[in-house]
Amino acid sequence: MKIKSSIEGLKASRPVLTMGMFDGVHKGHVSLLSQLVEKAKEVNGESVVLTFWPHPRLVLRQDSGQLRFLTTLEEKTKLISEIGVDQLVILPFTREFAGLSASRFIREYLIDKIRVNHLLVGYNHRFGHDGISRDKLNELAQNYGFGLDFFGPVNVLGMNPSSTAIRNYISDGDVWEASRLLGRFYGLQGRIVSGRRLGREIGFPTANIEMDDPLKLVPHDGVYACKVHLLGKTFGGMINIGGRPTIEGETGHRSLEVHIFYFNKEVYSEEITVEFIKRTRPEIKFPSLEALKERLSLDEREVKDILKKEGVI
Ligand SMILES: Cc1cc2nc3c(=O)[nH]c(=O)nc-3n(C[C@H](O)[C@H](O)[C@H](O)COP(=O)(O)O)c2cc1C
Ligand SMILES: Nc1ncnc2c1ncn2[C@@H]1O[C@H](COP(=O)(O)OP(=O)(O)OP(=O)(O)O)[C@@H](O)[C@H]1O
Repeated sequence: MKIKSSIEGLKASRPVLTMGMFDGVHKGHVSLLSQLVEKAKEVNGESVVLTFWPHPRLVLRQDSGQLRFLTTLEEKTKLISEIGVDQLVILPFTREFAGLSASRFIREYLIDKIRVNHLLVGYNHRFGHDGISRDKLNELAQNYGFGLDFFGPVNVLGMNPSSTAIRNYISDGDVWEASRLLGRFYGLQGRIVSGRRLGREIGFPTANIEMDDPLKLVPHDGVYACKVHLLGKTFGGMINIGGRPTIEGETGHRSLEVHIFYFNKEVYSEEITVEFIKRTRPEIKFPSLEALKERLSLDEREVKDILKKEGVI
């Protein structure tokens, strides 16, 4: 897949184009993008995806910087490429760009610069500062002479995947439901940093994770069964997200700590990826380290059962 950050000099024969943020590249996005790739083959053209960076809601400050994302730009690029898209254009999203009307955007970008052959539009897609109706889009397609199809919504197990719905599930800790809409487990990347080394003393050493991208969404506090990718291998693990109230009192800053099963190595500063499978309980303030240790033994049994069912261990 070719990747560009500008449409200047974009060369694509008979471009079949779609656009959007594609945060998460969820099952709805995958269906739409697969259709795009099919359509491009049908007209003997190239599939082109137009996306934007940073996210418009960050630039337009609609949520006071609270918004977090399902995919980093790198993950999104990889997932889109795996679907077989020919070209990805990542346009810088600015306030000035946001001020363009839909019809001006179509004329100046899609017609004059890209010479779009066919446009595929998701059922709920809005673009341009004024939005645009289906009738108006049809009229523009006729006037400029490009093909136009509307797509979706798709139905996944009776639900309609959307980035917002998936973000809400993850924020609530329901990573299991999120994974059904994503089509894969939700993952986070980071680097292992040193902790207080107390975990080792209670028989559960943990890798403390410092996230690579602070804009990635962190699931709700609690304990989760997870898959761990480390040193080129895959392991099962149980991860705690939270302030560790048993040890830190009420002041602990939010941390991610994973106990990896059947693993015993010094791994400081290694890259690690965690995929969340299921939340098993909330974080608890235990009366003593001994009580925490007892609970961790129960957690281990419960989490290992889940990991066995999922074929991770
Ligand atoms: C699966 C798992 C569950 C945990 N649950 C809790 C909890 O409910 N409450 C809590 O205060 N700490 C919890 N912890 C955090 C431990 O307090 C922490 O791992 C231990 O203090 C080790 O810290 P260290 O890595 O800084 O040495 C949990 C850790 C793991 C790995
Ligand atoms: N469930 C779905 N079925 C079909 N197309 C979809 C679905 N969800 C999104 N799309 C389409 O995918 C493209 C990119 O979507 P975009 O990421 O902008 O929105 P979204 O997934 O609905 O996210 P959000 O919830 O943040 O609005 C758009 O054309 C959109 O209409």
